[in-house]
Amino acid sequence: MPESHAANPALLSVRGLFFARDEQPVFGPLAFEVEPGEALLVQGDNGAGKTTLLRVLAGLLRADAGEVGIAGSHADHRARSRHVAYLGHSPALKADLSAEQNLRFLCGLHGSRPERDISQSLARVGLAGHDDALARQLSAGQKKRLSLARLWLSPAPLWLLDEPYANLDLDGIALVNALVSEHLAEGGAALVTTHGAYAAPPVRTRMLQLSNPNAAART
Ligand SMILES: Nc1ncnc2c1ncn2[C@@H]1O[C@H](COP(=O)(O)OP(=O)(O)OP(=O)(O)O)[C@@H](O)[C@H]1O
Repeated sequence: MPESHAANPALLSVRGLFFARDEQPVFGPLAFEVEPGEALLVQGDNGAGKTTLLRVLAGLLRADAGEVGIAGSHADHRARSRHVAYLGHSPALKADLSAEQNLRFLCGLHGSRPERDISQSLARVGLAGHDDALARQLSAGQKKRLSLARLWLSPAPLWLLDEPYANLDLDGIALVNALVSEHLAEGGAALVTTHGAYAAPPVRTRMLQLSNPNAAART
């Protein structure tokens, strides 16, 4: 088990987090905590700021104000990337590398759990036998499954999942829920964005509702 799964009550703690674009507020100030074993479902309409929030928490965007603590300590950009696994809208895959090469590259970049290996991860997400398939030859759902394999290999205790159900069939939706449930049972935590109630992890879940006051004016 990764060391960060251990002691502290709140895996993620957010205080006064505020983000604006062109001086227009997108979200916040927000304050919430996510404990080990907990999933926070982030809901909101198109443009409400869900992706922006996850990108800020992943350290990919800088907030205008506020603090983010991970496992009890202030997390700067770099520290955050070690503790956090981010599954974005589009899969971060290299088109001309195989499924196996993509996972090897990502594990080299972000680390991996020593007790798990790449072929196990492909089997876990229903891609057994696809080791040598190039990423560009995979369907959208298969690409999402490959990203889920990466997640399963990740040592990060905090998962940030942006629309993890997109492009997945029913079996894939059940797979996401199973992976999240297992992760939480091991003391991890997850933030999951979704537009509605069509899918959600069947686990201890709280809700964070976002609404961007500028969204209507911009659409
Ligand atoms: N790269 C960008 N440059 C400028 N504005 C952006 C950019 N990305 C997002 N926005 C704006 O920021 C606001 C929040 O966008 P965000 O993608 O976080 O919303 P969301 O809740 O994830 O939406 P969706 O449900 O459609 O995925 C929107 O008004 C959007 O137009």
